[in-house]
Amino acid sequence: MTPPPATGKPKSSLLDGVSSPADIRDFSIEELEQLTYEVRQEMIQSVSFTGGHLGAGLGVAELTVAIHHIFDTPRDRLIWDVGHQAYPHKILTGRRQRMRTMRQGGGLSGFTRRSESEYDPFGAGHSSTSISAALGMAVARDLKGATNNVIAVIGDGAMSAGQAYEAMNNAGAAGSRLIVILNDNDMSIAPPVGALSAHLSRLLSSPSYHSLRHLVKDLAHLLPPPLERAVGRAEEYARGMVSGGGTLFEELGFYYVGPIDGHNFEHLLPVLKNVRDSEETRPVLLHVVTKKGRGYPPAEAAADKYHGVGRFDVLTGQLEKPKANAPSYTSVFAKALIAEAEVDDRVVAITAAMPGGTGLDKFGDRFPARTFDVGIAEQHAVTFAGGLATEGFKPFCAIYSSFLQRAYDQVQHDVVLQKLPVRFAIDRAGLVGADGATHAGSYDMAFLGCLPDIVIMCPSDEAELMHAVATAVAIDDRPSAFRYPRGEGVGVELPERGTVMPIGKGRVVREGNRVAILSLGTRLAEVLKAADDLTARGLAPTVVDARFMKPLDEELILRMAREHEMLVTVEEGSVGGFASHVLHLLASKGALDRGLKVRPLALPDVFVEHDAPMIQYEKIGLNASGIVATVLATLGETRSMVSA
Ligand SMILES: Cc1ncc(C[n+]2csc(CCOP(=O)(O)OP(=O)(O)O)c2C)c(N)n1
Ligand SMILES: CC(=O)[C@@H](O)[C@H](O)COP(=O)(O)O
Ligand SMILES: [Mg+2]
Repeated sequence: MTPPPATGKPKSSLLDGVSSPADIRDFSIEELEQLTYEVRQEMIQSVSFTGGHLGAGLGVAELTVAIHHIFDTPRDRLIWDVGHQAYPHKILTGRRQRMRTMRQGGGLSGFTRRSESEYDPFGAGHSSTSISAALGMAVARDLKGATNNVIAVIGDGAMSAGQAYEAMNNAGAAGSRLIVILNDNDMSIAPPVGALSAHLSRLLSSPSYHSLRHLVKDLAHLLPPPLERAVGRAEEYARGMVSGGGTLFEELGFYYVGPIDGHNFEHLLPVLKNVRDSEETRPVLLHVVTKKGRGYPPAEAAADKYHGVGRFDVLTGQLEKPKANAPSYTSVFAKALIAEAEVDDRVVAITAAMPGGTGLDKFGDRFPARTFDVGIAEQHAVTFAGGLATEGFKPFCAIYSSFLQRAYDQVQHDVVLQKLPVRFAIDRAGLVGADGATHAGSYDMAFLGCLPDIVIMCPSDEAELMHAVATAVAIDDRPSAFRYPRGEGVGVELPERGTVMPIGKGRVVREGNRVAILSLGTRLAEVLKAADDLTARGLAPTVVDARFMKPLDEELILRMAREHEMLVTVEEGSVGGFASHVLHLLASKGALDRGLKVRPLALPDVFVEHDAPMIQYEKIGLNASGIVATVLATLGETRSMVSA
């Protein structure tokens, strides 16, 4: 752990006196360094307790302190891209006391959030939105005749997404003054990919970066503290430190400054001050170099720099390993896809900067030439997969459900409309717990189910997931998708390889009467618990594992309608998904005309707040007790024994 700076002040004396950034505006460099040390310790301690995103915030501790020291936040708008690095920002902006509620029910969000603080002018969670939002605020400022600054802090990973270029392209010509700070730590979640990463590396090897570092170091030796004179010389240098053209950003109309050392206040302060006070009307891109995980050796040493962690021991950095009762759905997907790719060399896999999260890192270890990480670029990933499919390959595009939202037109226009056999492996489908509403995979069945010609599978356990993967490999005449949740399976036995399923066919897993529960996806385990409870009350329901959201098993559903007085649909998706399609079928076929009772159980039409998954399901009634209560209430039965 980096030793505290020698201020001679008690360790927690500065941060205790900071209730808002206004309190640090007159701090000296030594005090800013001391404060940064304390903020880092605070963050390490709180995340060791709550889990969450650690590495990114550690890397921007100095930058955060410097920005709040130099700029008049919240009047100056500060927007953090993704927002996962905003823990130091939250500590300094009045939320220090709530850090141990991070990502828990009723607690702080793991990302920036407008409703949480006036210091969070824009919500985030999905990447690469900050420059667009910042430009919007800058143009609004100009329309109002206001004079505040607008600062977007965006990482090198987030800078690989198309929206960042759309925004810079617009900003470069808009004529509204805007400050973009590129936080270049040469990391995404995994090491960065793409030509931009190489471009940034070239900039780091540029003479300006090294000479400013040496210049300030020399000045620090030559001139006695206070360092103002040194800072003055550095300022002078910084003012002149515009590279001689040729950076991508200057070509886009930005005034490029950098690269500078993002952990060194002697670099940061004069440059930020110059950027703040300059008369430059062009948007400014300040290129700051940082280290993800900085200041906490276990994070610095880790391959992922402790990007996202569970609870851990502060002294050793040892991560708590919660006991897993079954393999994760992600790992089963990877196992299944590897098994298929072993026997079919047309199977290829694409990820948008999430190799570890999607399990494609394992696929890539086995098939490096058939694995493509395109960076944070979901739109490109989908159409890139479409291109591969036109040439006879079997592309599996593995994207989290909520991140797939970003590529909807590419799914519809570039893939489904052309009936290209792209396979969408949709991970993190349904509620995701601590990441909350920005990351909940609530909508994929609704936004895919309305498209013609696509097969949508919703496996109910990890063995069924392997069957879905095998089936997707076999579907070579149109697009297909299969969705599965974050976390571990139910612990069923796994085959070596999946079995191809008959398209559009569900399966009756339990025969009963009066009530038929049509379950789609992994809520089946809860449905079966509910069925046991109902059976104990003398009401043994039929349970169907629908398996397919599209095409529906119309024959089976209509038979269930004919043979039961009540149908319940259960799905972990929003309104507009499975239930909507079932009801559309029943209504179209007149199956509702005889008084059939139907109760759809889905995600409620609200954004479900972050919390532990079990609590989320309890709150929305998408668990066994919710299902039982729905059936009993509908049939007019009490919760005691039902009438025969
Ligand atoms: C649209 C979208 N795709 C993927 C992600 C997942 N994700 C979160 S942070 C991250 C890496 C961001 O890298 P960078 O911007 O460099 O920030 P750093 O963590 O290095 O500070 C990714 C891929 C996301 N939040 N949003
Ligand atoms: C910040 C971000 O978007 C990712 O780190 C995301 O939180 C990962 O989610 P999982 O933890 O489900 O992989
Ligand atoms: Mg980065």
